[in-house]
Amino acid sequence: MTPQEINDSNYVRIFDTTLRDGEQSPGASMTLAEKLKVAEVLDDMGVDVIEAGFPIASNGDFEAVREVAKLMKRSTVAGLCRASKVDIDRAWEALRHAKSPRIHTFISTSPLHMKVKLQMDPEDVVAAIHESVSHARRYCEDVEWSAEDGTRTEPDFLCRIVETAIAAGATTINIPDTVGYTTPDEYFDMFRMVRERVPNADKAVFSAHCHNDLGLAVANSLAAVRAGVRQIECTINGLGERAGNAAMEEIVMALRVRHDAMPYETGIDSTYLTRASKLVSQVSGFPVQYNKAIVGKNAFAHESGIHQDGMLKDAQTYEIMTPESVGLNKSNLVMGKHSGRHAFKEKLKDLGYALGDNAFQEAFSRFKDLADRKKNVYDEDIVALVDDELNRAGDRIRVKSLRIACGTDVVQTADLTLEIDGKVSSASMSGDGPVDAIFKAIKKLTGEYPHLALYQVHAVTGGTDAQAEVSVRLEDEGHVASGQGADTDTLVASAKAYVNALNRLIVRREKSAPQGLQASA
Ligand SMILES: CC(=O)SCCNC(=O)CCNC(=O)[C@H](O)C(C)(C)COP(=O)(O)OP(=O)(O)OC[C@H]1O[C@@H](n2cnc3c(N)ncnc32)[C@H](O)[C@@H]1OP(=O)(O)O
Ligand SMILES: CC(C)C(=O)C(=O)O
Repeated sequence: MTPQEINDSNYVRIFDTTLRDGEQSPGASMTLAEKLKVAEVLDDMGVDVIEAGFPIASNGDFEAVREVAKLMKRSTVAGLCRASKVDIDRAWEALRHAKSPRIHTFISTSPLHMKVKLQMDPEDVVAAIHESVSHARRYCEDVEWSAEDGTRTEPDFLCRIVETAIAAGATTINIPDTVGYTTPDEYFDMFRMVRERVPNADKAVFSAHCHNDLGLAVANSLAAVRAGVRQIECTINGLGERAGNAAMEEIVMALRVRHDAMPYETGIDSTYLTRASKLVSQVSGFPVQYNKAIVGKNAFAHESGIHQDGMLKDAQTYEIMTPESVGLNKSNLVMGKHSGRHAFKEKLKDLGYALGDNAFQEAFSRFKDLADRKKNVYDEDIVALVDDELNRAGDRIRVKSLRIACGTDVVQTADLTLEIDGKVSSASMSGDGPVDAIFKAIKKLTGEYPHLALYQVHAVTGGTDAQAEVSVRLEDEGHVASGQGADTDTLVASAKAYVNALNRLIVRREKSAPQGLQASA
C-alpha cells in the first residue's frame, strides 16, 4: 500500500530525510554502504517514505538513491529534484527500481527566493510548477511537490501554487519552513488557511518539513498535524541543514506518549529509535548531545539521590516513557555525588555484591568521598572501591594518612601514618621518588623489609581523574603475597597496595611460624 492509500484519517506518515537533508549537514557525508545500512534500519522500523538523496547532485547520490530503491522492502523511496526536466529524468532513472517510488520536486515560492535566488517572475514559477509536476507524473503516480521557503510565501500566492501543483498531479503537498522561521501558531494557521481555501486540497496529503533554527522544528511539525497535515518530514537525531530538521525520535515519541492530547498514529516501531540514532551518529560522525530528548545518553539516566530513590520505588515518578519503548534495556542510575543509599545499594546488587550493614556504610561513605573527588563514578570505580574495602577487611596494618613532597626542586618525602594493631604511628622518609619514600616509611613503621617483586599501576577507567589501581607483590623467607589498592591518588593507592600485601604476607608467615608484630616507631 502506498502512503497515499492509507485510509486512517489519524495516521501520520513519517517521511525520513536523513539521507538527503540530513546529509546536507556540513561534514555529514555518508558512503553508499553507510546509507544502505541506515536505509535498512529505517525500512525495518516502519518509515513510510525514505528520501534517499538528490540524484542529479552527483553520481554518488544517484547510485545511493538507486541502490536504496532496489533494497527497500516496504518503505516508499523518494528522490529530490528541482523544477527541471533533467533533474526529474535523472531522479526517475534512479527511482524506477523501487517497489514504491516517489518523485519529489520543489521550487522556491517566497518573494525573496523567487526574485534573488531563482531570478524568476512569480508567473514563471507557476508555469514551472505545472510543467515539473506534470512531467514527474508521466513517470510516477506518487509525486510530492514542495514550496521551498513556504512559510515566507505570500498567502494568496501560496494558495494559488498549491492548487496548481495538485491540479498537475501532485499527491503530496509539502510546505516547508525552510529557514526555521515560523512558530507553532503561525504554522498551524498557514496550513488551516491553505486547506480551507484551496479548492482541490482534499486531493492531496499535506506535509510539514521544519528546520530547527529557533529550536521549534518539532513543535511546529506537531502544530501542523493538528491543522490536518498527515506527513511529517524529519531526520534521525534531527540531523540536517544548519540547526537541523525536526527529530524523528521526538515526533514519534511525542505522538505516542501524549496520545491523549494528540490522538494520531504513526507506523514507527519506536523500539528501533535508539539503534537508528546510534547508527546515524556513527556514520555521520555527529555525536548526539548528552541531554538530547529520547536518544541522548542522559535521557533515561538519573544521578540525584531523591530521583533515584523515586525511580527504584516506581519508575513513573521520573520517567514519562519506558527506556524499553525506545529500544534501551533499562534506565541508568548514574552514580555520583548526588546519589543516595537506595541507589548505591541497588548498584551494588547489580554488580553482584551483598554487603553487611557495616561494610555497606563504610563503602557508601568511601563512595561519597570518591564522588566528591571524581567527576564520573563508573561501575568499575565502585567495583575497585568495594574490592579494595573487602581486601582490607581484617588487616592489622592500615593507612591512616599520607602526605607527599615531590617535584623538581624538593627532596621526595613521604609523611606516613599507619595504624598497626590499633596503635597509631608516624614516620617521615625520603626516597628515590615518592613511591620509594612511601615504601621506606612503611618498612620503618612496621619493621618489615620484604623484597618488592612487583609494582604495577593501571587506571580503572579513562580520564585524568580515573582511579589508579595498584598491585604489589612482596616476598619474604619463601612466602609470597600480593595486594591491591585503589584511589584517585596513585600514591595513596600505592601505599594501600603495599600495606595490603604486607598484611597478607604476615598472615601467611604467621600461619607457618606465628610471631608478634611490633610497631617500630
Ligand atoms: C532547501 C533545500 O534543502 S533545497 C536542496 C538543497 N540541496 C542541494 O543543493 C544539494 C545538491 N545540489 C547540487 O549538487 C547542486 O547545487 C546542483 C547539482 C543541484 C546544481 O548545481 P549547479 O548547476 O552547479 O548550480 P548551483 O548549485 O550553483 O546553483 C543552483 C541553480 O539551480 C537553480 N535552482 C535552485 N533551486 C531550483 C529549483 N527548485 N528549481 C529550478 N531551479 C532551481 C538556481 O537558481 C541556480 O540556477 P542558475 O545556475 O541558473 O543561477
Ligand atoms: C526542498 C525542501 C523540501 C527542503 O528541504 C526545505 O525547504 O527545507
